[in-house]
Amino acid sequence: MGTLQVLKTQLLCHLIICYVFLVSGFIINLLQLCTLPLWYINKQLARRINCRLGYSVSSQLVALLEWWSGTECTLYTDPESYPFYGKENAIVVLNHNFEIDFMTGWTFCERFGVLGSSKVLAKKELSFVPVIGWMWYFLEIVFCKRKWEEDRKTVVQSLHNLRDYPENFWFLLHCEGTRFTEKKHKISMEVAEKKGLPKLKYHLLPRTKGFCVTVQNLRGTVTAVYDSTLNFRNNEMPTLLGVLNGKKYHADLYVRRIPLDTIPEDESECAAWLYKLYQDKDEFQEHYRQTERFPGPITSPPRRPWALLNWLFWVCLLVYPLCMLLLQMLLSGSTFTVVCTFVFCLAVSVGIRWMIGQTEIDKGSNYGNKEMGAWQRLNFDKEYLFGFETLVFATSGILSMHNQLVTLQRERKT
Ligand SMILES: CCCCC/C=C\C/C=C\CCCCCCCC(=O)SCCNC(=O)CCNC(=O)[C@H](O)C(C)(C)COP(=O)(O)OP(=O)(O)OC[C@H]1O[C@@H](n2cnc3c(N)ncnc32)[C@H](O)[C@@H]1OP(=O)(O)O
Ligand SMILES: CCCCCCCCCCCCCCCCCC(=O)OC[C@@H](O)COP(=O)(O)O
Repeated sequence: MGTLQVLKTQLLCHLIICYVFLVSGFIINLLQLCTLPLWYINKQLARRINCRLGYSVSSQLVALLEWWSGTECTLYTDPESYPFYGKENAIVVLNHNFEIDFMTGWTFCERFGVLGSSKVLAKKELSFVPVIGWMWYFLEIVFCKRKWEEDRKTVVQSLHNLRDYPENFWFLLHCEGTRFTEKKHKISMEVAEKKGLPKLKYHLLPRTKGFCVTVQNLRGTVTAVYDSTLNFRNNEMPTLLGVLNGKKYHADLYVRRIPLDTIPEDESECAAWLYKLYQDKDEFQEHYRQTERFPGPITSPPRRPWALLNWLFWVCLLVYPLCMLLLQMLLSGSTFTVVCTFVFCLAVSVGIRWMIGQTEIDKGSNYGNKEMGAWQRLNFDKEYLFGFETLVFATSGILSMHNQLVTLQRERKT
Protein backbone atom coordinates (compact mmCIF):
# COMPACT_ATOMS: atom_id res chain seq x y z
CA MET A 1 0.00 0.00 0.00
CA GLY A 2 1.48 3.41 -0.98
CA THR A 3 1.87 6.35 1.43
CA LEU A 4 -1.06 8.19 -0.10
CA GLN A 5 -3.27 5.13 0.24
CA VAL A 6 -2.28 4.79 3.92
CA LEU A 7 -3.00 8.50 4.43
CA LYS A 8 -6.51 8.02 3.04
CA THR A 9 -7.29 5.49 5.77
CA GLN A 10 -6.29 7.85 8.60
CA LEU A 11 -9.00 9.03 10.98
CA LEU A 12 -7.58 12.56 11.02
CA CYS A 13 -8.11 12.86 7.25
CA HIS A 14 -11.68 11.61 7.63
CA LEU A 15 -12.35 14.12 10.39
CA ILE A 16 -11.04 16.97 8.25
CA ILE A 17 -13.11 15.87 5.23
CA CYS A 18 -16.25 15.59 7.36
CA TYR A 19 -15.56 18.94 9.06
CA VAL A 20 -15.23 20.67 5.66
CA PHE A 21 -18.41 18.98 4.42
CA LEU A 22 -20.44 19.90 7.49
CA VAL A 23 -19.27 23.50 7.90
CA SER A 24 -19.47 24.32 4.19
CA GLY A 25 -22.87 22.61 4.13
CA PHE A 26 -24.22 24.73 6.99
CA ILE A 27 -22.87 27.90 5.33
CA ILE A 28 -24.64 26.91 2.11
CA ASN A 29 -27.88 26.07 3.96
CA LEU A 30 -27.70 29.54 5.47
CA LEU A 31 -27.09 31.16 2.07
CA GLN A 32 -30.05 29.19 0.69
CA LEU A 33 -32.18 30.55 3.49
CA CYS A 34 -31.11 34.05 2.46
CA THR A 35 -32.47 33.44 -1.06
CA LEU A 36 -36.01 33.07 0.33
CA PRO A 37 -37.03 36.74 -0.15
CA LEU A 38 -35.73 36.52 -3.75
CA TRP A 39 -38.34 33.79 -4.52
CA TYR A 40 -41.01 36.47 -4.27
CA ILE A 41 -39.13 38.96 -6.45
CA ASN A 42 -37.49 36.77 -9.10
CA LYS A 43 -38.29 33.07 -8.64
CA GLN A 44 -36.27 31.86 -11.64
CA LEU A 45 -33.16 33.69 -10.44
CA ALA A 46 -33.59 32.23 -6.93
CA ARG A 47 -33.85 28.75 -8.46
CA ARG A 48 -30.70 29.26 -10.55
CA ILE A 49 -28.76 30.49 -7.51
CA ASN A 50 -29.95 27.49 -5.49
CA CYS A 51 -28.77 25.13 -8.23
CA ARG A 52 -25.25 26.61 -7.92
CA LEU A 53 -25.36 26.42 -4.12
CA GLY A 54 -26.64 22.83 -4.22
CA TYR A 55 -23.85 21.97 -6.64
CA SER A 56 -21.31 23.19 -4.12
CA VAL A 57 -22.57 20.60 -1.57
CA SER A 58 -23.29 17.54 -3.71
CA SER A 59 -20.13 17.93 -5.80
CA GLN A 60 -18.09 17.35 -2.62
CA LEU A 61 -19.42 13.80 -2.50
CA VAL A 62 -18.70 13.48 -6.23
CA ALA A 63 -15.13 14.70 -5.64
CA LEU A 64 -14.79 12.18 -2.83
CA LEU A 65 -15.82 9.37 -5.20
CA GLU A 66 -13.96 10.52 -8.32
CA TRP A 67 -10.78 12.07 -6.92
CA TRP A 68 -10.33 10.72 -3.37
CA SER A 69 -11.28 7.09 -3.96
CA GLY A 70 -10.48 7.22 -7.69
CA THR A 71 -13.62 5.20 -8.49
CA GLU A 72 -14.07 4.74 -12.22
CA CYS A 73 -17.47 5.26 -13.80
CA THR A 74 -18.10 3.66 -17.17
CA LEU A 75 -21.15 4.41 -19.29
CA TYR A 76 -22.62 1.93 -21.74
CA THR A 77 -24.96 3.69 -24.11
CA ASP A 78 -25.98 4.07 -27.67
CA PRO A 79 -23.84 6.83 -29.35
CA GLU A 80 -26.96 8.29 -31.00
CA SER A 81 -28.53 9.00 -27.60
CA TYR A 82 -25.35 10.44 -26.11
CA PRO A 83 -25.71 14.00 -27.54
CA PHE A 84 -29.09 14.37 -25.75
CA TYR A 85 -27.66 13.74 -22.28
CA GLY A 86 -27.56 16.94 -20.25
CA LYS A 87 -29.35 18.86 -23.03
CA GLU A 88 -32.92 17.88 -22.15
CA ASN A 89 -35.13 17.17 -19.13
CA ALA A 90 -35.36 13.46 -18.38
CA ILE A 91 -36.80 10.93 -15.95
CA VAL A 92 -34.10 8.50 -14.80
CA VAL A 93 -35.25 5.02 -13.72
CA LEU A 94 -32.49 3.35 -11.71
CA ASN A 95 -32.13 0.08 -9.79
CA HIS A 96 -31.60 0.50 -6.03
CA ASN A 97 -29.07 -2.07 -4.83
CA PHE A 98 -26.08 -0.11 -3.59
CA GLU A 99 -25.29 2.15 -0.66
CA ILE A 100 -23.47 4.61 -2.91
CA ASP A 101 -25.78 4.53 -5.91
CA PHE A 102 -26.80 8.12 -5.11
CA MET A 103 -23.11 9.20 -5.33
CA THR A 104 -22.62 7.33 -8.60
CA GLY A 105 -25.79 8.91 -9.98
CA TRP A 106 -24.55 12.34 -8.94
CA THR A 107 -21.21 11.63 -10.63
CA PHE A 108 -22.93 11.05 -13.96
CA CYS A 109 -25.04 14.17 -13.37
CA GLU A 110 -21.83 16.14 -12.79
CA ARG A 111 -20.24 14.83 -15.99
CA PHE A 112 -23.29 15.90 -18.03
CA GLY A 113 -23.62 19.28 -16.28
CA VAL A 114 -26.93 18.69 -14.48
CA LEU A 115 -25.72 18.04 -10.94
CA GLY A 116 -27.03 21.25 -9.37
CA SER A 117 -30.49 20.77 -10.82
CA SER A 118 -30.81 16.99 -10.33
CA LYS A 119 -34.06 15.90 -8.68
CA VAL A 120 -35.41 12.77 -7.07
CA LEU A 121 -38.59 11.29 -5.59
CA ALA A 122 -37.15 10.74 -2.12
CA LYS A 123 -38.52 9.32 1.10
CA LYS A 124 -39.58 12.01 3.56
CA GLU A 125 -37.10 10.84 6.24
CA LEU A 126 -34.20 12.12 4.11
CA SER A 127 -35.49 15.69 4.34
CA PHE A 128 -34.40 15.75 8.00
CA VAL A 129 -30.77 14.85 7.27
CA PRO A 130 -28.72 17.99 8.02
CA VAL A 131 -27.04 19.70 5.05
CA ILE A 132 -28.29 17.39 2.26
CA GLY A 133 -31.91 17.10 3.38
CA TRP A 134 -32.15 20.81 4.16
CA MET A 135 -30.51 21.72 0.85
CA TRP A 136 -33.14 19.61 -0.96
CA TYR A 137 -35.99 21.85 0.22
CA PHE A 138 -34.52 24.68 -1.82
CA LEU A 139 -33.89 22.44 -4.82
CA GLU A 140 -37.58 21.45 -4.95
CA ILE A 141 -36.92 17.78 -4.38
CA VAL A 142 -40.15 15.76 -4.30
CA PHE A 143 -40.65 13.96 -0.99
CA CYS A 144 -43.02 11.08 -0.26
CA LYS A 145 -44.07 9.20 2.85
CA ARG A 146 -44.56 6.05 0.77
CA LYS A 147 -48.21 6.11 1.76
CA TRP A 148 -49.95 6.79 -1.51
CA GLU A 149 -53.20 8.04 0.03
CA GLU A 150 -51.20 10.79 1.76
CA ASP A 151 -48.63 11.31 -1.00
CA ARG A 152 -50.82 11.69 -4.07
CA LYS A 153 -51.66 15.37 -3.56
CA THR A 154 -48.22 16.60 -2.49
CA VAL A 155 -46.35 14.60 -5.13
CA VAL A 156 -48.59 15.90 -7.93
CA GLN A 157 -48.21 19.49 -6.65
CA SER A 158 -44.41 19.20 -6.40
CA LEU A 159 -44.22 17.77 -9.92
CA HIS A 160 -46.38 20.61 -11.22
CA ASN A 161 -43.93 23.11 -9.75
CA LEU A 162 -41.15 21.62 -11.89
CA ARG A 163 -42.93 22.44 -15.13
CA ASP A 164 -41.28 25.84 -15.50
CA TYR A 165 -37.90 24.91 -14.01
CA PRO A 166 -35.28 27.17 -15.59
CA GLU A 167 -32.47 24.59 -15.90
CA ASN A 168 -32.30 21.16 -17.56
CA PHE A 169 -32.91 18.53 -14.89
CA TRP A 170 -32.83 14.77 -14.42
CA PHE A 171 -35.58 13.42 -12.20
CA LEU A 172 -34.49 10.20 -10.50
CA LEU A 173 -36.97 7.45 -9.66
CA HIS A 174 -36.01 4.31 -7.79
CA CYS A 175 -39.25 2.55 -8.70
CA GLU A 176 -38.45 -0.37 -6.38
CA GLY A 177 -39.12 2.15 -3.58
CA THR A 178 -36.50 0.71 -1.23
CA ARG A 179 -33.11 -0.93 -1.39
CA PHE A 180 -32.72 -4.58 -2.36
CA THR A 181 -32.46 -7.13 0.46
CA GLU A 182 -33.10 -10.87 0.22
CA LYS A 183 -36.14 -10.58 2.50
CA LYS A 184 -37.69 -7.69 0.56
CA HIS A 185 -37.00 -9.54 -2.68
CA LYS A 186 -38.77 -12.68 -1.47
CA ILE A 187 -41.84 -10.72 -0.34
CA SER A 188 -42.04 -8.65 -3.50
CA MET A 189 -41.82 -11.80 -5.63
CA GLU A 190 -44.81 -13.19 -3.71
CA VAL A 191 -46.66 -10.02 -4.73
CA ALA A 192 -45.48 -10.52 -8.33
CA GLU A 193 -46.81 -14.06 -8.29
CA LYS A 194 -50.21 -12.88 -7.00
CA LYS A 195 -50.32 -10.28 -9.75
CA GLY A 196 -49.46 -12.95 -12.34
CA LEU A 197 -46.20 -11.25 -13.24
CA PRO A 198 -42.94 -13.03 -14.10
CA LYS A 199 -40.41 -13.23 -11.27
CA LEU A 200 -37.37 -10.96 -11.21
CA LYS A 201 -33.97 -12.20 -10.08
CA TYR A 202 -32.06 -8.96 -9.47
CA HIS A 203 -34.79 -6.41 -8.78
CA LEU A 204 -37.71 -5.92 -6.45
CA LEU A 205 -41.10 -5.61 -8.09
CA PRO A 206 -41.40 -1.92 -9.07
CA ARG A 207 -44.08 0.27 -7.48
CA THR A 208 -45.86 1.83 -10.41
CA LYS A 209 -47.79 4.78 -8.91
CA GLY A 210 -44.84 7.20 -8.62
CA PHE A 211 -43.66 6.47 -12.16
CA CYS A 212 -47.11 6.83 -13.75
CA VAL A 213 -47.88 10.07 -11.93
CA THR A 214 -44.45 11.49 -12.85
CA VAL A 215 -44.89 10.63 -16.53
CA GLN A 216 -48.40 12.11 -16.48
CA ASN A 217 -47.40 15.35 -14.82
CA LEU A 218 -44.09 15.94 -16.59
CA ARG A 219 -45.35 15.19 -20.11
CA GLY A 220 -44.45 18.20 -22.21
CA THR A 221 -41.66 19.14 -19.76
CA VAL A 222 -39.57 16.00 -19.96
CA THR A 223 -38.65 14.49 -23.31
CA ALA A 224 -37.30 11.06 -22.39
CA VAL A 225 -36.96 8.30 -19.83
CA TYR A 226 -33.40 7.12 -19.24
CA ASP A 227 -33.63 3.48 -18.28
CA SER A 228 -30.46 3.09 -16.19
CA THR A 229 -28.99 -0.10 -14.76
CA LEU A 230 -26.05 0.13 -12.38
CA ASN A 231 -23.61 -2.50 -11.24
CA PHE A 232 -20.17 -2.69 -9.70
CA ARG A 233 -17.35 -4.89 -10.98
CA ASN A 234 -16.22 -8.02 -9.13
CA ASN A 235 -19.56 -8.36 -7.31
CA GLU A 236 -18.49 -5.54 -5.00
CA MET A 237 -20.96 -3.92 -2.60
CA PRO A 238 -19.39 -0.47 -2.15
CA THR A 239 -19.97 1.63 0.96
CA LEU A 240 -19.56 5.29 1.85
CA LEU A 241 -17.04 4.31 4.54
CA GLY A 242 -15.09 2.39 1.89
CA VAL A 243 -15.03 5.49 -0.33
CA LEU A 244 -13.93 7.61 2.65
CA ASN A 245 -11.09 5.13 3.23
CA GLY A 246 -10.00 5.73 -0.36
CA LYS A 247 -11.13 2.36 -1.71
CA LYS A 248 -11.38 2.36 -5.50
CA TYR A 249 -14.46 0.81 -7.07
CA HIS A 250 -15.54 0.41 -10.68
CA ALA A 251 -19.11 1.38 -11.53
CA ASP A 252 -20.76 0.31 -14.79
CA LEU A 253 -23.93 2.08 -15.88
CA TYR A 254 -26.09 1.02 -18.80
CA VAL A 255 -28.44 3.74 -20.11
CA ARG A 256 -31.15 3.44 -22.76
CA ARG A 257 -32.88 6.63 -23.90
CA ILE A 258 -36.61 6.05 -24.39
CA PRO A 259 -38.62 8.96 -25.86
CA LEU A 260 -41.44 9.90 -23.48
CA ASP A 261 -44.07 9.90 -26.22
CA THR A 262 -43.63 6.11 -26.63
CA ILE A 263 -44.85 5.55 -23.04
CA PRO A 264 -48.61 4.85 -22.72
CA GLU A 265 -50.78 7.60 -21.21
CA ASP A 266 -53.33 5.27 -19.66
CA GLU A 267 -52.39 4.42 -16.04
CA SER A 268 -52.76 0.63 -16.20
CA GLU A 269 -50.93 0.47 -19.55
CA CYS A 270 -48.20 2.67 -18.10
CA ALA A 271 -47.88 0.31 -15.10
CA ALA A 272 -47.67 -2.70 -17.43
CA TRP A 273 -44.99 -0.86 -19.43
CA LEU A 274 -42.94 -0.36 -16.23
CA TYR A 275 -43.25 -4.03 -15.23
CA LYS A 276 -41.95 -4.95 -18.68
CA LEU A 277 -39.08 -2.46 -18.32
CA TYR A 278 -37.99 -4.18 -15.10
CA GLN A 279 -38.06 -7.56 -16.83
CA ASP A 280 -35.68 -6.10 -19.44
CA LYS A 281 -33.50 -4.61 -16.70
CA ASP A 282 -33.32 -8.04 -15.08
CA GLU A 283 -32.04 -9.49 -18.37
CA PHE A 284 -29.34 -6.78 -18.56
CA GLN A 285 -28.22 -7.70 -15.04
CA GLU A 286 -28.12 -11.36 -16.03
CA HIS A 287 -26.00 -10.41 -19.06
CA TYR A 288 -23.69 -8.46 -16.74
CA ARG A 289 -23.43 -11.40 -14.34
CA GLN A 290 -22.41 -13.72 -17.20
CA THR A 291 -20.09 -11.43 -19.16
CA GLU A 292 -18.92 -8.75 -16.64
CA ARG A 293 -20.26 -6.08 -19.00
CA PHE A 294 -23.49 -4.56 -20.24
CA PRO A 295 -24.62 -4.80 -23.87
CA GLY A 296 -23.72 -1.98 -26.24
CA PRO A 297 -20.73 0.25 -26.78
CA ILE A 298 -18.90 2.29 -24.12
CA THR A 299 -19.13 6.07 -24.50
CA SER A 300 -17.96 7.36 -21.13
CA PRO A 301 -17.88 11.07 -20.38
CA PRO A 302 -14.54 12.15 -18.83
CA ARG A 303 -14.42 13.50 -15.27
CA ARG A 304 -14.33 17.31 -15.04
CA PRO A 305 -12.18 19.38 -12.68
CA TRP A 306 -15.02 21.51 -11.20
CA ALA A 307 -15.98 19.18 -8.35
CA LEU A 308 -12.36 18.97 -7.23
CA LEU A 309 -11.84 22.75 -7.54
CA ASN A 310 -14.97 23.44 -5.48
CA TRP A 311 -13.73 21.00 -2.80
CA LEU A 312 -10.24 22.54 -2.69
CA PHE A 313 -11.84 25.97 -2.36
CA TRP A 314 -13.71 24.89 0.78
CA VAL A 315 -10.67 23.06 2.18
CA CYS A 316 -8.50 26.21 1.80
CA LEU A 317 -11.22 28.40 3.29
CA LEU A 318 -12.04 26.22 6.30
CA VAL A 319 -8.98 24.21 7.36
CA TYR A 320 -6.72 27.16 8.25
CA PRO A 321 -9.22 28.75 10.71
CA LEU A 322 -9.79 25.31 12.25
CA CYS A 323 -6.05 24.83 12.87
CA MET A 324 -5.77 28.31 14.40
CA LEU A 325 -8.76 27.70 16.65
CA LEU A 326 -7.49 24.33 17.87
CA LEU A 327 -4.01 25.78 18.49
CA GLN A 328 -5.43 28.68 20.50
CA MET A 329 -7.53 26.33 22.59
CA LEU A 330 -4.63 24.01 23.33
CA LEU A 331 -2.36 26.95 24.19
CA SER A 332 -4.99 28.50 26.45
CA GLY A 333 -4.05 25.86 29.04
CA SER A 334 -7.61 25.69 30.36
CA THR A 335 -8.66 22.08 31.00
CA PHE A 336 -12.30 23.12 30.69
CA THR A 337 -11.77 24.52 27.15
CA VAL A 338 -9.83 21.43 26.07
CA VAL A 339 -12.50 19.08 27.46
CA CYS A 340 -15.27 21.16 25.82
CA THR A 341 -13.44 21.03 22.47
CA PHE A 342 -13.02 17.28 22.80
CA VAL A 343 -16.71 16.74 23.66
CA PHE A 344 -17.76 18.99 20.76
CA CYS A 345 -15.58 17.02 18.29
CA LEU A 346 -16.99 13.77 19.63
CA ALA A 347 -20.56 15.02 19.21
CA VAL A 348 -19.83 16.08 15.62
CA SER A 349 -18.27 12.67 14.88
CA VAL A 350 -21.35 10.90 16.23
CA GLY A 351 -23.55 13.17 14.09
CA ILE A 352 -21.55 12.40 10.96
CA ARG A 353 -21.63 8.68 11.72
CA TRP A 354 -25.43 8.93 11.97
CA MET A 355 -25.54 10.66 8.58
CA ILE A 356 -23.36 7.95 7.04
CA GLY A 357 -25.71 5.41 8.65
CA GLN A 358 -28.52 6.83 6.49
CA THR A 359 -26.78 5.33 3.48
CA GLU A 360 -26.35 1.86 5.00
CA ILE A 361 -28.68 -0.88 3.82
CA ASP A 362 -28.69 -2.86 7.08
CA LYS A 363 -29.92 0.27 8.86
CA GLY A 364 -32.59 0.74 6.18
CA SER A 365 -36.35 1.02 6.57
CA ASN A 366 -38.85 -1.79 6.94
CA TYR A 367 -40.72 -0.63 3.84
CA GLY A 368 -41.28 -3.66 1.61
CA ASN A 369 -40.60 -6.09 4.43
CA LYS A 370 -44.30 -6.68 4.66
CA GLU A 371 -46.67 -7.07 1.76
CA MET A 372 -48.88 -4.04 2.13
CA GLY A 373 -51.58 -2.69 -0.13
CA ALA A 374 -53.92 0.12 0.94
CA TRP A 375 -56.28 -2.30 2.70
CA GLN A 376 -53.52 -4.15 4.54
CA ARG A 377 -52.00 -0.81 5.54
CA LEU A 378 -55.34 0.21 7.05
CA ASN A 379 -55.36 -3.03 9.00
CA PHE A 380 -51.74 -2.46 9.93
CA ASP A 381 -52.64 0.96 11.35
CA LYS A 382 -55.59 -0.68 13.08
CA GLU A 383 -53.18 -3.22 14.57
CA TYR A 384 -51.28 -0.35 16.10
CA LEU A 385 -54.50 1.29 17.22
CA PHE A 386 -55.73 -1.94 18.81
CA GLY A 387 -52.34 -2.40 20.43
CA PHE A 388 -52.51 1.12 21.82
CA GLU A 389 -56.08 0.63 23.01
CA THR A 390 -55.12 -2.64 24.72
CA LEU A 391 -52.22 -0.89 26.43
CA VAL A 392 -54.48 1.95 27.66
CA PHE A 393 -57.12 -0.56 28.74
CA ALA A 394 -54.62 -2.75 30.61
CA THR A 395 -52.92 0.24 32.27
CA SER A 396 -56.24 1.75 33.43
CA GLY A 397 -57.32 -1.72 34.70
CA ILE A 398 -54.11 -2.11 36.72
CA LEU A 399 -54.42 1.46 38.05
CA SER A 400 -58.04 0.99 39.15
CA MET A 401 -57.15 -2.35 40.81
CA HIS A 402 -54.28 -0.61 42.58
CA ASN A 403 -56.63 2.18 43.73
CA GLN A 404 -59.15 -0.35 45.03
CA LEU A 405 -56.42 -2.19 46.97
CA VAL A 406 -55.16 1.08 48.50
CA THR A 407 -58.72 2.08 49.56
CA LEU A 408 -59.29 -1.43 50.96
CA GLN A 409 -56.09 -1.19 53.01
CA ARG A 410 -57.06 2.31 54.25
CA GLU A 411 -60.54 1.08 55.23
CA ARG A 412 -59.02 -1.90 57.15
CA LYS A 413 -56.66 0.44 59.05
CA THR A 414 -59.49 2.77 60.08
C1 LIG B 1 -28.12 8.15 -14.79
C2 LIG B 1 -27.61 8.51 -13.55
C3 LIG B 1 -28.53 8.79 -12.40
C4 LIG B 1 -28.99 10.15 -12.39
C5 LIG B 1 -29.36 10.57 -11.05
C6 LIG B 1 -30.28 11.71 -11.11
C7 LIG B 1 -30.56 12.45 -10.08
C8 LIG B 1 -29.94 12.23 -8.76
C9 LIG B 1 -30.63 13.00 -7.71
C10 LIG B 1 -30.47 12.79 -6.43
C11 LIG B 1 -29.66 11.69 -5.88
C12 LIG B 1 -30.01 11.45 -4.47
C13 LIG B 1 -30.60 10.11 -4.34
C14 LIG B 1 -31.40 9.94 -3.11
C15 LIG B 1 -32.15 8.66 -3.23
C16 LIG B 1 -33.34 8.57 -2.36
C17 LIG B 1 -34.29 7.59 -2.97
C18 LIG B 1 -35.40 7.21 -2.11
O1 LIG B 1 -35.72 7.81 -1.13
S1 LIG B 1 -36.27 5.80 -2.65
C19 LIG B 1 -37.74 5.86 -1.70
C20 LIG B 1 -38.73 6.87 -2.14
N1 LIG B 1 -39.10 6.75 -3.51
C21 LIG B 1 -39.99 5.85 -3.96
O2 LIG B 1 -40.52 5.06 -3.23
C22 LIG B 1 -40.29 5.87 -5.42
C23 LIG B 1 -40.99 4.62 -5.90
N2 LIG B 1 -42.24 4.41 -5.22
C24 LIG B 1 -43.46 4.74 -5.74
O3 LIG B 1 -43.50 5.19 -6.84
C25 LIG B 1 -44.68 4.46 -4.91
O4 LIG B 1 -45.73 4.10 -5.74
C26 LIG B 1 -45.10 5.65 -4.02
C27 LIG B 1 -45.46 6.85 -4.87
C28 LIG B 1 -43.98 6.02 -3.08
C29 LIG B 1 -46.33 5.24 -3.19
O5 LIG B 1 -45.99 4.08 -2.46
P1 LIG B 1 -47.04 3.24 -1.61
O6 LIG B 1 -46.33 2.10 -1.01
O7 LIG B 1 -47.82 4.09 -0.73
O8 LIG B 1 -48.12 2.77 -2.64
P2 LIG B 1 -48.06 1.79 -3.84
O9 LIG B 1 -49.36 1.94 -4.52
O10 LIG B 1 -46.90 1.99 -4.66
O11 LIG B 1 -48.02 0.34 -3.14
C30 LIG B 1 -49.09 -0.53 -3.15
C31 LIG B 1 -48.98 -1.40 -4.38
O12 LIG B 1 -47.77 -2.14 -4.29
C32 LIG B 1 -48.08 -3.53 -4.19
N3 LIG B 1 -47.17 -4.08 -3.21
C33 LIG B 1 -47.39 -4.36 -1.93
N4 LIG B 1 -46.29 -4.85 -1.35
C34 LIG B 1 -45.36 -4.85 -2.31
C35 LIG B 1 -44.01 -5.24 -2.35
N5 LIG B 1 -43.40 -5.71 -1.28
N6 LIG B 1 -43.34 -5.11 -3.49
C36 LIG B 1 -43.93 -4.61 -4.60
N7 LIG B 1 -45.22 -4.24 -4.64
C37 LIG B 1 -45.91 -4.36 -3.51
C38 LIG B 1 -49.50 -3.60 -3.76
O13 LIG B 1 -50.05 -4.81 -4.20
C39 LIG B 1 -50.09 -2.39 -4.46
O14 LIG B 1 -50.25 -2.73 -5.80
P3 LIG B 1 -51.16 -1.87 -6.84
O15 LIG B 1 -50.32 -0.74 -7.36
O16 LIG B 1 -51.47 -2.83 -7.95
O17 LIG B 1 -52.35 -1.41 -6.09
C1 LIG C 1 -16.98 15.12 1.10
C2 LIG C 1 -18.02 14.32 1.72
C3 LIG C 1 -17.75 13.90 3.08
C4 LIG C 1 -18.73 12.91 3.52
C5 LIG C 1 -18.97 12.92 4.93
C6 LIG C 1 -20.18 12.22 5.33
C7 LIG C 1 -21.36 12.75 4.65
C8 LIG C 1 -22.58 12.01 4.95
C9 LIG C 1 -23.49 12.21 3.81
C10 LIG C 1 -24.81 11.68 4.09
C11 LIG C 1 -25.62 11.73 2.88
C12 LIG C 1 -27.02 11.48 3.18
C13 LIG C 1 -27.77 11.39 1.93
C14 LIG C 1 -28.38 10.09 1.91
C15 LIG C 1 -28.88 9.70 0.61
C16 LIG C 1 -29.16 8.24 0.72
C17 LIG C 1 -30.05 7.80 -0.34
C18 LIG C 1 -30.57 6.48 -0.09
O1 LIG C 1 -30.07 5.53 -0.57
O2 LIG C 1 -31.71 6.43 0.66
C19 LIG C 1 -32.35 5.21 0.82
C20 LIG C 1 -33.74 5.25 0.25
O3 LIG C 1 -33.66 5.42 -1.09
C21 LIG C 1 -34.48 4.00 0.54
O4 LIG C 1 -34.40 3.75 1.86
P1 LIG C 1 -34.71 2.29 2.48
O5 LIG C 1 -36.18 2.06 2.38
O6 LIG C 1 -33.92 1.29 1.71
O7 LIG C 1 -34.25 2.41 3.90
